[in-house]
Parts: sequence; C-alpha cells; structure tokens
Amino acid sequence: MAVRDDLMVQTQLSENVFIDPTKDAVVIDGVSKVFKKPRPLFRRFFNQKEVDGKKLEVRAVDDVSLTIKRREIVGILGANGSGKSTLIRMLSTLLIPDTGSISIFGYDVVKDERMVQRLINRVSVEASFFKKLSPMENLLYAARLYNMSGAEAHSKIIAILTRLGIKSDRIHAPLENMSRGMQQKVAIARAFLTAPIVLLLDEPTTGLDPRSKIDVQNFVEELREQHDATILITTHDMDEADALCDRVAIIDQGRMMALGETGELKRAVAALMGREDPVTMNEVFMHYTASQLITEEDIQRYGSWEKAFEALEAEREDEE
Ligand SMILES: Nc1ncnc2c1ncn2[C@@H]1O[C@H](COP(=O)(O)OP(=O)(O)OP(=O)(O)O)[C@@H](O)[C@H]1O
Repeated sequence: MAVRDDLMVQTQLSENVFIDPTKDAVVIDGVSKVFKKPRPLFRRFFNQKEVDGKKLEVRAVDDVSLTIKRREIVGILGANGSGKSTLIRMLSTLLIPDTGSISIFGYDVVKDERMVQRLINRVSVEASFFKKLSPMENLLYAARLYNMSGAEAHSKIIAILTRLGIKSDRIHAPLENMSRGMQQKVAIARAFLTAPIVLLLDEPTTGLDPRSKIDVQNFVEELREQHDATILITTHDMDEADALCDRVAIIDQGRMMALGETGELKRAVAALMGREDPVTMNEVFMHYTASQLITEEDIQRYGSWEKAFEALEAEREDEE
C-alpha cells in the first residue's frame, strides 16, 4: 500500500525515470568549488598558498544557494570568470562540489549521478559532434542513444531544425561546412530533441545573429509551455535575461550578489540610485558586480550613483 501511495505522486517520464513533480526542480545548497592554479613543482612541494603575493587557488563558486521550481526559467548572470560554467558543470555531474549539495527533483548529483544525468540536458558551445556528418545524421545518432525510433526522430529533427531557422538543404550537408552559430543551433536542437526535464543552457545565444537569438528564445519558452521544462540559462545578454527569465541570479567572483525577478531588481536599484523610473538590466548588473556594492553613503559621498560607480571601479583598477 505504501508503495502505491508513493507512486501516486510520481510521474513516469520514460523507462525507469520517475520524478515527484511536487518537489523543487533544482536545490543548490551552500555549494562551493575551489580550483588550484597550476604552480611550479618546488612550490607544490612546499605547499605554498601564494606565489609573489598571488593566490594559487580560485574560489570559482563560493557558498551559493538557489532553489528553482518546476517550470521556472532562471538566468545566471555574471562577468567572464565569475563561476557560471562551474556551477552549471556541477549541476550536470561533470564536476563534484567541494562543499554543499545539489539535487534535481530530490536526486543528489553525486549519489544519484545516473538518474540526474537522465533528467538534465546541458547545451554548451563545446558540444561534441561528428563534424563530417550532417546535422540530421548527428541528431539521429543522439536520438538512438535515447532509444527513439528512427521515424519518430526523423520528423522531430526536421521540425526542430526548421523551427530554429536551419534551411532544409543544410540539414543534410556536413556540419563542418556550417558557421559556428549554425553549429550551436544544432547543439540546441539536440537538447530539445529529447524534451529534457531540466535544461541547462550555457550561453546558448552567444554568437548568434539577432533573428537566431529570437528563434532560440522563443523555442526555450515553448519548451517550458509544452513540456513543463525547468530551464537554467547563463547569458551575457541583459535584454535576453529580461525578456526570458522569471528570475535572475547575479554572481560575481563565485558569490551570489542578487536574486530576484528582473522588475524587482530594477526597482530596487532605481530606489538606491534615487531615480523614479526603473533602471535597465545593464545598470542592475553593473550595480551588483561593481567592485563593492554601492551604498547610499557612497552616493552621498560622491554626489551620484554614476560618480560613486566610477570612483569605486577606479579604486579596484588601482588595487589590481
Ligand atoms: N578546470 C579549472 N581549473 C582551474 N581553474 C578553473 C577551471 N575551470 C574554471 N576555472 C576558474 O574558475 C573561475 C570561474 O570560471 P568559470 O568558467 O566558471 O566562469 P564563467 O562565469 O563561466 O566565465 P565565462 O563567462 O568567461 O564563460 C575562473 O577564474 C576560471 O579561471
């Protein structure tokens, strides 16, 4: 009887893949990841933590906590090297957190690695493909790995690639002849093919032209509507974050600096800047990733938010 009750709250997604849809899709709890920088052998021998005053460790992700509900689209925003990809890699079981825990629908990324791998799908620019083969051949290969029948896969592949704006003559031509942006679309198509439960998109629209960007963004929204997908997306494009994400997390040097709906964050930063109109997402980003958070005191001291920002950034550059 207990087993039956259990099954009632579980949804079977495919063979041996069950989720409890009432659980949070992603729970990141106090996660950190430190990388060691390469150092000369004799320094390793003496276990030095610094060389010429420079740290030999990078705290890529520093005590990050974030809970994402099913069907949410959450953006991870941060400058180059702020730790976005490291976080995504830990979510997708490619890296193990040093401290803290991550679960996907209650499955732990370390203990239940195999189940997590079935629930998530990561798209990144480093996607691996057989470059001599066409998009169709590459995607049929991927579909076979997911036990999809050839006929079902074929029609789905045509629909997705067409939807992403890839012309039919390109679908059967070698991938190596396609531009980087086009290849990225094929990587996105591969993730969409299997209608993942949790989709991790690592800078999916970087390098795409404006129309292609919109194609991808619309498709991401469709995926949520039609398949109840939960989507975590890293991007440098603030307009994209604004248009697509229910909430954004801003990270800087591995630390979570802000989390909230874009409108909420815009109003909060506008209030701090003493402005009536909401500020732009670019301004929100600049505010939370400035060398230090700009406080009301700073604004009074320097005369305006902009002047305080410039002064504090100049201080940071001097220190570096
Ligand atoms: N395998 C690794 N070994 C050592 N250091 C690493 C490794 N991977 C990442 N780092 C360092 O960790 C920090 C965070 O890197 P990460 O790639 O997560 O940043 P990011 O926000 O994704 O950057 P970008 O926007 O440029 O892709 C950087 O300082 C980077 O140099």
